[in-house]
Amino acid sequence: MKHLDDIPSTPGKFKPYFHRTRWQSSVAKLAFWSLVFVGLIFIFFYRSPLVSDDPTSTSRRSLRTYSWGGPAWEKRVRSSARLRSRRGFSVLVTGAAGFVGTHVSSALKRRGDGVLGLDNFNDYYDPSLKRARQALLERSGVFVVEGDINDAALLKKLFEVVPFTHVMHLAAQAGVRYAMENPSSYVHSNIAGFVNLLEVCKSANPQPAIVWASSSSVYGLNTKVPFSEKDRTDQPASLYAATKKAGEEIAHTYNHIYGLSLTGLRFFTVYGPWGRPDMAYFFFTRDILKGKPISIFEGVNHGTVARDFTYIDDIVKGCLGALDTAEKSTGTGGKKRGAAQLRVFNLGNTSPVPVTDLVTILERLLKLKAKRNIMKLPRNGDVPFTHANISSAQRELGYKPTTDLQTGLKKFARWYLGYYNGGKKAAS
Ligand SMILES: O=C(O)[C@H]1O[C@H](OP(=O)(O)OP(=O)(O)OC[C@H]2O[C@@H](n3ccc(=O)[nH]c3=O)[C@H](O)[C@@H]2O)[C@H](O)[C@@H](O)[C@@H]1O
Repeated sequence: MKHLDDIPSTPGKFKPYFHRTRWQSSVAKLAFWSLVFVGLIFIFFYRSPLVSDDPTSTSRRSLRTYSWGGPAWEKRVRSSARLRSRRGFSVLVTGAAGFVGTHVSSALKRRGDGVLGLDNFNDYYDPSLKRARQALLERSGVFVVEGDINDAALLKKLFEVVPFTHVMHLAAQAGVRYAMENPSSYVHSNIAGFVNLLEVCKSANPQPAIVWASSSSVYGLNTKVPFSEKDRTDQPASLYAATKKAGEEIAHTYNHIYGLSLTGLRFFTVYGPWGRPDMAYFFFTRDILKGKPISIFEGVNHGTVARDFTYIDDIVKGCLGALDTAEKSTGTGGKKRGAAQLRVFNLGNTSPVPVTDLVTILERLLKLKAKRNIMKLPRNGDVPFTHANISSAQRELGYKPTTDLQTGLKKFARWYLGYYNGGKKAAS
């Protein structure tokens, strides 16, 4: 019963002598527990939210380090942003590997503008789709820098290398419903990131003119249709909408203090080839092809839920129209020299379509019956309908949408079936 001797006779008191082997075993134990302790600390930090595998983690996104800089990198940046026509622009497109970003970047490049893309390739949805879009852009001569709009050093560097005449700011945390799952990602991209970008733009010499993506969701609980830019936008129904509305107010401030030329575009449910897999038309297509049921929302008293779905090519024309009519910013050295342009436009299709009709069109195109699961519109930020009044964009940007939902979805379905190998390789 030797081991009983090791226990202090009085709690808290230790025997004043050590047996040699006992002392050695204590050192070994100490070393062992120190190792365990250090190991736990390592595991804790390694697995902590800062570097977690949780796809919803914004901290991980913001702390991801991107490699940029160096003469070869600067050469690529300069060459991508070089204009091919004398009257062209040099445009920094943020969110270039995104849905709208890819289409706008290639349209600008096609007409001879210099385009440099920026994207953080986050994993809000399948990053391989973003990589495929990037490959498409690279083939047409657009370099997409991998980085975050919150990275001030990177943005400053880009403006040092290229005196951009315009910024097409499309990088954002999109999606109405996801805002309940990961609210901080909206603040990170749509507010902090936007402010960071504006800070760099205000100090750039020359200051660029900025066109950026707002959203139809700013109309929130507004019931007056069609939605006009003059209508109230102080009742957002989701945090996503609130961050876009905040963006519009932030734009006002930077225009007012620093003379930045700012144009906000309120996009209405943009769809089309290379679209976003988190949007209903996209995952409905995937699920219909897989034979999986889809949830179709309905309003109060079986009311129709409808959207003013707008085809990507029409949106691209609106974006180019906004860039073409954007006046120069008026500040220098971070100081305003005169009044600058501040605009906001609806870019919609002007003909809302019920979601049930969207599904019927998809059924016809895919030659498959959807397993429809009708359910009440959840209280997750969705609004029952959207409908754009576009007279202002028509007048000032020459914006005129020409694609109806049937035609646009046909183009989308053709792309989807081709891209996902006839639907065999389903979108995730
Ligand atoms: O126009 C906009 O401002 C917004 O358009 C879309 O938002 P949303 O119109 O809600 O587009 P979807 O998420 O694709 O939903 C389309 C329609 O399908 C409905 N829906 C959605 C999901 C679902 O499972 N079932 C369903 O019936 C929605 O209620 C909505 O009426 C985008 O996701 C936003 O990023 C964008 O800013």
